[in-house]
Amino acid sequence: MVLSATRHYGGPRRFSSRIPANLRNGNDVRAATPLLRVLGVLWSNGGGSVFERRAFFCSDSGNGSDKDGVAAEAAAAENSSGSESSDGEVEGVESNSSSSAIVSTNPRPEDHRTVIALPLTHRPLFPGFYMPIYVKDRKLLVALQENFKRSVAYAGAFLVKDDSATDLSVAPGSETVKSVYELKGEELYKRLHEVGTLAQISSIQGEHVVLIGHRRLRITEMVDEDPLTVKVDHLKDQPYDRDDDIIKATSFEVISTLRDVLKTSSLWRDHVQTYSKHIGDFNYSRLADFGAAISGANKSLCQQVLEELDVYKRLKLTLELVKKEMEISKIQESIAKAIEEKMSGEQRRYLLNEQLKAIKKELGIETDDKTALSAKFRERLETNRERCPPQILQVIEEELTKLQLLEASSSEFNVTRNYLDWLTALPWGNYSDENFDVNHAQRILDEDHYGLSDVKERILEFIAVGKLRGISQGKIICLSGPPGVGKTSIGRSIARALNRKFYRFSVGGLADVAEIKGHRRTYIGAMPGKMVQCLKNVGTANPLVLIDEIDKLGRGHAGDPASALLELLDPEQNANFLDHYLDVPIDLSKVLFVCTANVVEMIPNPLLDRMEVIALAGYITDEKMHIGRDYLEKTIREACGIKPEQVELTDAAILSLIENYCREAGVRNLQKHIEKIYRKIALKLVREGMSNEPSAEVTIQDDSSNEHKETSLEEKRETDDKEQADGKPEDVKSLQEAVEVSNEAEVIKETNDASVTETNKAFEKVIIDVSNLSDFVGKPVFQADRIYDQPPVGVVMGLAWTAMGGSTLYVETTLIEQGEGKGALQPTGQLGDVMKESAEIAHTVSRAILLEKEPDNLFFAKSKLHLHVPAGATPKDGPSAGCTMITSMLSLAMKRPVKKDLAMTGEVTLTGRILPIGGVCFLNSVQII
Ligand SMILES: Nc1ncnc2c1ncn2[C@@H]1O[C@H](COP(=O)(O)OP(=O)(O)OP(=O)(O)O)[C@@H](O)[C@H]1O
Repeated sequence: MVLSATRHYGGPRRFSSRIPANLRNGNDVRAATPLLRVLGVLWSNGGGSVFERRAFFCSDSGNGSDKDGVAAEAAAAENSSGSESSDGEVEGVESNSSSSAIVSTNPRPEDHRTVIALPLTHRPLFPGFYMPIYVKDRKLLVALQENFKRSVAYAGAFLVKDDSATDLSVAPGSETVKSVYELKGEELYKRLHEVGTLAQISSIQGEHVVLIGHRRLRITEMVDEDPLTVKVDHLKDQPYDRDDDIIKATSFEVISTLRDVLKTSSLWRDHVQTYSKHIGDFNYSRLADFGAAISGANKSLCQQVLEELDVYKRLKLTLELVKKEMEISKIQESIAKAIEEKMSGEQRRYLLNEQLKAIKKELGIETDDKTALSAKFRERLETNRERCPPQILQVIEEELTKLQLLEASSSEFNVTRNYLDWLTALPWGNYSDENFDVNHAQRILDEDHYGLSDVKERILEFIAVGKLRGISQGKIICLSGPPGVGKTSIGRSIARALNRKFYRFSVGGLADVAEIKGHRRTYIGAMPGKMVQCLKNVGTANPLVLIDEIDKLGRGHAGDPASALLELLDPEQNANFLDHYLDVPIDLSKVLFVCTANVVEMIPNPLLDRMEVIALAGYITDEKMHIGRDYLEKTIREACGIKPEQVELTDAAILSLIENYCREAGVRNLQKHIEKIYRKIALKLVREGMSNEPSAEVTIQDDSSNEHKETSLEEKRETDDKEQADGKPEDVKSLQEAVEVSNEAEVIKETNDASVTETNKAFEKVIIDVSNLSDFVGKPVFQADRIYDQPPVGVVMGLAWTAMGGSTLYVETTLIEQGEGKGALQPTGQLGDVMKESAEIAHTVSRAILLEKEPDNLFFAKSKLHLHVPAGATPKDGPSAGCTMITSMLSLAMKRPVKKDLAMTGEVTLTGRILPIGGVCFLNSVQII
């Protein structure tokens, strides 16, 4: 015997999906009860290989006109009337006003004492349900067909018990485990549950047989083995009281649970809704069967319900099953909800990601969107595509293609992206329009700097050549001089005059060639050199580049920075300057290079060779006065936000600053001191809260300068009187203020308290004079160099060069002792070797000169001399003190003092010739005596 039944755990399916066509329209078989005729439960096929079974409730079409197939036969066989019997079997005949064909069967027990036993493997058949089965066993099928042909055919449907020796899932023929489908006769008989269902054979199509459950049966004995035929008892439900409250309550609970399931599971909705409508038409026994049949409980639990003849107990069992179903459907709901939430979370994330991408694309920072990146680079390129050299365009195109092929997360991608970023950001062929107007340039240079005529002249020459040629050529100008003489600032002015962009970088201490020529792209964090950075920064290909402190270039641990600079600066080479990072030639020939250095001698020779050195020697006091007054003070005052009428820095104060505070070649220190003064004034004005309107002219005093204050007040009175006498309109307010000021000043005079004066609100215009200069900048740093008003014999003033510019110093010679053969010299004053030699030479030359001038004077031959250069703590060296020493010795020997306003410098040869000294003055012979 080969029977199979499978069930889909997912519960009941809609009626129409897989049941035979003749059942699908709902007219084929009419349910026997008012309730069940409108419900259907389908147990779908889980893929059974041999036998397939479905169970469902009978359904009423409403008009009953279809009488074809099994339905017609069933209709013909049914009893035409009936009512719900207390045993709950399917026997009622529904009389419906709108329905004339009503299906009903009510097999009499005595007609069906012996039935063919149909083994069901997956679920028992409940009274009132359809169940399609699939019969593979030929003999059984033939027997059923014969019965079916003769009259309304019935059989007994019994569930097969589980047994470890057999496996329902194993197909016939399996050798290891015996399949239930191979069971026959006695063997099968033993495996059947005793209680089953009397099943009407509704239709047979091929191997498909549809059963309708009618009433419970119990097997009593086996009659035939093949096909298995058994004797049965027809079972009835135990009698019960329909009005029993507990039964009622239990059944209501079953119904309400079914309704809850309905709320959570849409699959149940149709069935339970229909069921609820007909709730009054059925008995409790049927409700229990219905609940069990549609639940997803396993077959043994369903079999328990089937075997239970006590209706109350059966209802309780069913309640358990539907409650469980309820729990399952709740779990199902929560699972569905969780998945839905997850889905919606993912959807949200996806949406946000897309938005983020769009925003990044808009801002041009999209990293993985290669197309956006390429578009950005192309857009940059588009602006000066015509001016860009073809070989650069080609490299850019190649790199763009490469970028498309690379994985966005790869390191190579980032290298290429950065490279393209630099390549496309450079101002290829983009030159600023140069201004060749010489007058304009002259005006700007004069505006920014006082003096420096050499430098200005050279710049104007450069512009003139550019004007005649039509293009300016890159040149290297080197401005050399002490600190603070305006080398850097003049570079800035030149750029302004020429209308070129200005870029400054200092090479002081630079030891890495990569700073100039860039790193190779393969290194992590590789960067192009300073020159490429400069071009990107300024955005034009012809800027003015100021290379500061070129004399302080480092030695270099990897490569020689001087040689790298050479390639950068040399006009012969820099038309094709190759940066390691960029790896494409850049034309720097249009760049104007200006270098600055403090000491020209320290500039590497090959570099110096290519430069045009312009020396800025430093400023004399007069120049410094001009610079201080007209340039520095003005800019500093503006920078401090102070108005000219609020402050007066007298010439004497500036002079004092230059002479006693800032002895230097340049003006940087002077600038710092003026800044210091103005900062103090600013603070004072803010403290007094009168930074805007001037009211009276008063100087700031300390104890020692009361006298000056008196004078100022006197002057104030005088001026006011004078103004009145001149017939000027009388300014009452200022007069009043003047009176107030004078009163207050007198009080101050009495108390002699400077602090009171400072906090006085009426004080506005601040005058800085020599007398109060120390209040702002402290005590003077330098004292007067003049030790002698009139130098005695043997003392001469010399000129010295220092890193800060120049200074004066005395050379003194005295006689130690006299006598025959003494002619010796003892030099002191921290003199270096060169200076000691100079002293020796000076001694010899002096002797020779004296011999020539006064042959009788044997001073040098008989005297032991001591030569000293004061400020002995300061080391001194250099040959240029030679002439000063000679003069000093001759003055002593000839007993003639030197002019007091004379100072000198210059190297002397052994024969008495004075060598020229760099750029100061020439003394052609010793004419000083
Ligand atoms: N002739 C001048 N006229 C007006 N201002 C000047 C003049 N010379 C120098 N200055 C001012 O002096 C200040 C210092 O100048 P700058 O920094 O250019 O000196 P530098 O020679 O480059 O010094 P360093 O060698 O230390 O770099 C600047 O504010 C500059 O404006």
